[in-house]
Amino acid sequence: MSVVDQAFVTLATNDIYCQGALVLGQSLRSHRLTRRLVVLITPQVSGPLRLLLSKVFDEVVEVNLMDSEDYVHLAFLRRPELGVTLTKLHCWRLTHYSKCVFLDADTLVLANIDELFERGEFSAASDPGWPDCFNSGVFVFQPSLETHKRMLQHATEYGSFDGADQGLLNSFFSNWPTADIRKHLPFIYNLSSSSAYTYGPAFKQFGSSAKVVHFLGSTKPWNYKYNPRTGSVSEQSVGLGGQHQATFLNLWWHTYQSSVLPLYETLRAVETHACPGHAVCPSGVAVPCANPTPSAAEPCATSTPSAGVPGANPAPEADQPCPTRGPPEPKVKVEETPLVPDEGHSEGTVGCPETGTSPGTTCDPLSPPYPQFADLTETQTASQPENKAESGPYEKTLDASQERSAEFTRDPGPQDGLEVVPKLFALSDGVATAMASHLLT
Ligand SMILES: O=c1ccn([C@@H]2O[C@H](COP(=O)(O)OP(=O)(O)O[C@H]3O[C@H](CO)[C@@H](O)[C@H](O)[C@H]3O)[C@@H](O)[C@H]2O)c(=O)[nH]1
Ligand SMILES: [Mn+2]
Repeated sequence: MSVVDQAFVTLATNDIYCQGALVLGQSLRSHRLTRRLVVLITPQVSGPLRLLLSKVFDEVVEVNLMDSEDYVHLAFLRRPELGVTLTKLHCWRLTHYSKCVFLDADTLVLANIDELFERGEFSAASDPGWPDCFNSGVFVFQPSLETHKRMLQHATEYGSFDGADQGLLNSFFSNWPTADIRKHLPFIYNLSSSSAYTYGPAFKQFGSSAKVVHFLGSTKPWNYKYNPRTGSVSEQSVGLGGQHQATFLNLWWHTYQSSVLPLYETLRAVETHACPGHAVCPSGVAVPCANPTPSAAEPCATSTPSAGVPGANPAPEADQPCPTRGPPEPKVKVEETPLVPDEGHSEGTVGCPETGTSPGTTCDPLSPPYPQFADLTETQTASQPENKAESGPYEKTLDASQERSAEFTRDPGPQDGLEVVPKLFALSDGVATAMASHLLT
């Protein structure tokens, strides 16, 4: 039974967190998904990642904090790290859904969790660090523009005691600790992956019932080294987390390897088909620029794999034009209120209004080149993951004429949990390549 007015929602503001969102999406799909899948993204997310997201998520919704007049008045926007967490609040604008469950992109679903939709707003589990506060990585909410507006007002007046969304939401829903026990989700719906270490006996007793594991904290699954041959993250990198944490990390990586990497392969196949023998299809990347609709004359120097990055196909010359053929971009929505799909668009994916030529025509140096998986193919499963492509050709949901928002803004500085990201990018200029580099050979 499919419920179309309810959704699971996540957020990814950059290509790294997209890897987490893809794993989360596939983990939801593999446990009898009955609700819609929505991912909120910001303009920083690259074209290829949007395409991949559109294969897993029913809706890829672009939100842009800087586009809204409401936000420019928020005093705390001067604190860049809060931009990301404000983005999470956009989920209240998904008013075409009557109820949603938000899940952080660093969560992994281990079982069907449809019963969460029986809970009311605002339901969440205790934060393991301070149980009188809830953790904002998993919560049940009811989209409402009114609530969204009140939240922003609250933010303007009181700020956030932790400088992020969790502090803000806890002070907004301040009666959560005492008002209604039914709004306290059991810990099994937001099991901190490190709790196994901090309270071993409880984990032993209840851990097998866990339904959602949350890799909260500064080190995310994609920061670990994983060996596809042994199917485990390296013991060294797990460190104090112990065996239970390693089990969850292995599961995350297994999902990544079996259900996300093959999506890259299908993308490569599409690209090859789209430009047979085309010299400027570097390893299959045809949409590497920050601007998704570059003109043929625009240089694309930084958008192609850099020299020295190994690739199956040769990288084009630096001054070659961006390829004009290739997979179109997924349609995304950019206007601010409310986040309702346009009529007449293909199922599940909302349309993007024509906004004219974006001034952001420079190529994004962080745009991933096509991932290099030459050394991984042995370990990948041959079967394709269950994904949205099965319900129809995904080209239907894409629109080559899609333009980005005129205001092209970079993500705020790295969050604590992203400290290693610059290092990843230093290894190569592609996220997937960076991910591949975490696979031990
Ligand atoms: O650069 C970023 C950072 C975060 N996110 C999204 O925001 C979520 C929260 O960030 P995360 O790194 O997962 O934070 P946690 O380590 O889980 O830390 C805690 O504190 C955060 C800030 O209050 C809350 O958002 C989390 O739910 C809470 O678990 C992520 O999962 C993503 O969905 C991005 O898309 N890009
Ligand atoms: Mn999290």
